[in-house]
Amino acid sequence: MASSKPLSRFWEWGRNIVCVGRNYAEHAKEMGSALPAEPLFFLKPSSAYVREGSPIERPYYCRELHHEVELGVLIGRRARAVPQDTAMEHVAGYALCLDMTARDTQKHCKDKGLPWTLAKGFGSSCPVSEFVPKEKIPDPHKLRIWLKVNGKLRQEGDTSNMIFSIPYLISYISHIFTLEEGDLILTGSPEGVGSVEANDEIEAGIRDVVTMKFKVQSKG
Ligand SMILES: CC(=O)CC(=O)C(=O)O
Ligand SMILES: [Mg+2]
Repeated sequence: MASSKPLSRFWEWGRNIVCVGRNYAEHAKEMGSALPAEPLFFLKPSSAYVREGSPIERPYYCRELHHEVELGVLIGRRARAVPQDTAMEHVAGYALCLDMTARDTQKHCKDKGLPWTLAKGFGSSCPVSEFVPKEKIPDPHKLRIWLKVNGKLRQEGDTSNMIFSIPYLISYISHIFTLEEGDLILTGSPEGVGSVEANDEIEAGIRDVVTMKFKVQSKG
């Protein structure tokens, strides 16, 4: 197990952000997407991280900025082609994360067969909560995650509804590229995604574990 010192250093700086898409059937349905036979995933740059106290900035080209609340899994020990049954040994802990998405841009990219980088990888597209050590969460597949905008509940989901479990995701990704200490996996959004506007306040939490708040700002 990694010591907590280098881990907090990586958490502060942020490393690779690996995002899983369509991992909840109801969210795939609301997006009009088919269920994946294997995990679908994409990357955000480490500069997408934003911590509480700093705003979420809407990119200048985006007219429809969406929230997606997701459980984040922080890797504590390098994982290269690991089997499912030992995959959880590579987890240091968890965080609540937002996969902020320029939905109009994503639609354009999907229509044109272009990558999703503009839609998903802009600066401040990955707000994160405090780090939660894994000892505080005995079963990450039994968590209620929720999100409110200006006090109104928009998303509430249960991690038991993930299509691909956390060990499956770690094993699958680690057979494609090595997961390093400090990498973060966003495990996909439950249903209820929707738009936010400048000056909106997003509050989100993992029930009984952690909450976080962010303000939305317009960049352009
Ligand atoms: C449709 C999406 O944007 C995929 C995604 O990010 C998800 O969480 O699902
Ligand atoms: Mg997402």
